[in-house]
This record gives sequence, structure tokens and C-alpha cells, in this order.
Amino acid sequence: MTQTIPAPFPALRLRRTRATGWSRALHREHILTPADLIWPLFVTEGAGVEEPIPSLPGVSRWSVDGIVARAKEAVAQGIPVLALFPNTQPERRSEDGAEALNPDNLMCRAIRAIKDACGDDIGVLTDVALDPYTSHGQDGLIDDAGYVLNDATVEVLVGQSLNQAAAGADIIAPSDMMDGRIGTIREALEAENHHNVQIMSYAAKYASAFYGPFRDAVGSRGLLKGNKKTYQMDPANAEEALREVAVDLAEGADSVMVKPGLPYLDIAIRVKQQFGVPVFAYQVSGEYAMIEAAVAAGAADRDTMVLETLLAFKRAGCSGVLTYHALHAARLMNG
Ligand SMILES: NCc1[nH]cc(CCC(=O)O)c1CC(=O)O
Ligand SMILES: [Mg+2]
Repeated sequence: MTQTIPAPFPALRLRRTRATGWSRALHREHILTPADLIWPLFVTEGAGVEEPIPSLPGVSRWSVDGIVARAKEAVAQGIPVLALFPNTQPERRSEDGAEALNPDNLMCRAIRAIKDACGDDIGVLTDVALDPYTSHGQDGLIDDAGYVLNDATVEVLVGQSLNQAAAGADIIAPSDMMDGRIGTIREALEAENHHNVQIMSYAAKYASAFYGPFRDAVGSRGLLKGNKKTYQMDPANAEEALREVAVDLAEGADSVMVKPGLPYLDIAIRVKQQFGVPVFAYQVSGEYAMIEAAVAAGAADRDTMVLETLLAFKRAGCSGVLTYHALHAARLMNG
């Protein structure tokens, strides 16, 4: 949309509408509210446990009781959705990630506890991928050469999704980047009468250097051998992201995610413009850590920077943002 210039300077002065606060408010094109936020939380075993994560300063793992307390805070601040990630105990991790299918795993206990306490006052989004459960830290099953197998992994992901849905998950969010998993998961959810359980597909997820602190948080960093480049996307590619999105929408995704966030805003806006579907962005752990490092170095003001980065996602057409700053940002907005 190019604008025609109505008049030459000085009749036209673009600074005129910026001169006062009321006028800036009147002319604001995009607005961020707490309802735009998805708050990721890390779950750990025990009771009354809080474990700070050094590479994510300000973020902790919480035992299930603490997760419920966080959920109540989120409701009070108007945050509509929580995203859960488990830090599985080492002895429950295995080559095949079977703990993902355990109806009493940490994830399922956390989902049930939130739903018991908050009901439909908040949505629960669950990550589907095997990395918090495998002894090798890959998102799927591997062969002898360490290659992540597609179709065999999808079968397990279907089981993982049904397990989460049975525990009460509202949004299933496959972050594994296997081919064909959205359609297979949708079909299984329908067959089990989970008609209203949504799928938010991590459709365009890149093999990124920005995931390090997250891997610390779920305890997979030390286990991971190699990288995830045979399934996550090459940061050099943009057209391919549009194909990924097209496929996942055709398979039944209700919404799509672009990940990481700020370095991939070009992808978010292109997806929005091309498909016109709900697009979400994941401002990932490394992005959070960069902001916090800048703040710690005295190079930036946290509050201003957090709100500015989150607003950028709205400008790019996102319906919402998954961010570790969610609670802080919501509090800022709520005054
Ligand atoms: N399936 C794993 C998963 N789900 C979310 C993140 C990263 C999120 C973040 O960095 O905040 C990852 C890490 C990875 O792919 O290695
Ligand atoms: Mg795909």
C-alpha cells in the first residue's frame, strides 16, 4: 500500500501528528495488550521447588504447585495462554523418549493441575517433540548413524499429542519439524473426539543459535550430540518457509508459528500476507538472554526494550507472541 503524497512541504509535515502525546495516541497503528502474550513455563519435579536458570536470568523452573501459582498470576494479568516445557529427570530419559507417552509424566501432571485450578480461565499449550525425553537430546527417534527418523518419530508424536490432549491440553504445538505430523496428529485427535483441541504448528522453525538457554532449561544441552539441521530449517531460506506453512495449513493446522522471532520477522509478515491465517512468533530464549544481557550491561532500558520488541511482532502481523517476558510485559501494560 503506497501512499500518495497529498501536498508538498510545508503543507505536509509528518512531525505535526507526533507533536503531542494525545496525537501520538490517536495515530497509533498497532497496539499490544496482555491478550497478545503466551507465557512459557518450565516444569520440574518436587514440591515447593524453584530452580533459577543461570543462562535465562529471571526465569526459573517450578514444581507443579509453583506452576499453578504462576498460572493464577497469568490469569490475573490477562495472559490467555501458558506454554509448558518439562525438565524430565535424567533417569526417565531414554533412547526412544518413551516418557513422553506416560500419562503421569511431569507435563501431564502440570496440565491437569492448571486445568483443575483455573479451568477455562487460561489455555494450556503443549510442545510436541521428544527432546525433553530422549537421552540424546534430539527431537525424534534416531537410527544407528544418529539420523532423526521421520515416519517412526511421527508415530510417537501422535501418541505424545493424544497423551497431552487426554490430560487437558488446549493447544497442541508440534515443534519437531517432522514432515506429515500435522495431518497425522489432527486425524488422531479427531478419532479420539478431541475436536476442539487446536493445533498450533511450529511450521517455520529454523536451526538456530538462539535456543541455547532453552536447552539448559529442559536439560538437553549437555545431551545433544551434533545439531538439528536435518529437520529444522536453514536460516538462509525464506521461500521454503512459505511451503512449510502451506503444507501444515493443508494438513489442518489452526495457526502457525515462526521461530525464532525478531531475526525472522520477514518470515512472519510474509506468512501473514500470503495466507492471512493466525500467525504467532516465538521470541526464543536466546533473544530473551540478549535483552537481559544488554540490560545488565547498562546498554538498554528493559521495560522500553521489551515493549518495543513485542510491538514489532504486532506490526509484522502476528496474532500473538510467545515470550519469556510475558508476565513482566503484562504487568507493565496493566500498570
Ligand atoms: N523441540 C524443542 C524446542 N521447543 C522450543 C525450543 C526452543 C525455544 C527457545 O529457545 O526458547 C526448542 C529447542 C530446540 O529446537 O532445540
Ligand atoms: Mg513441515
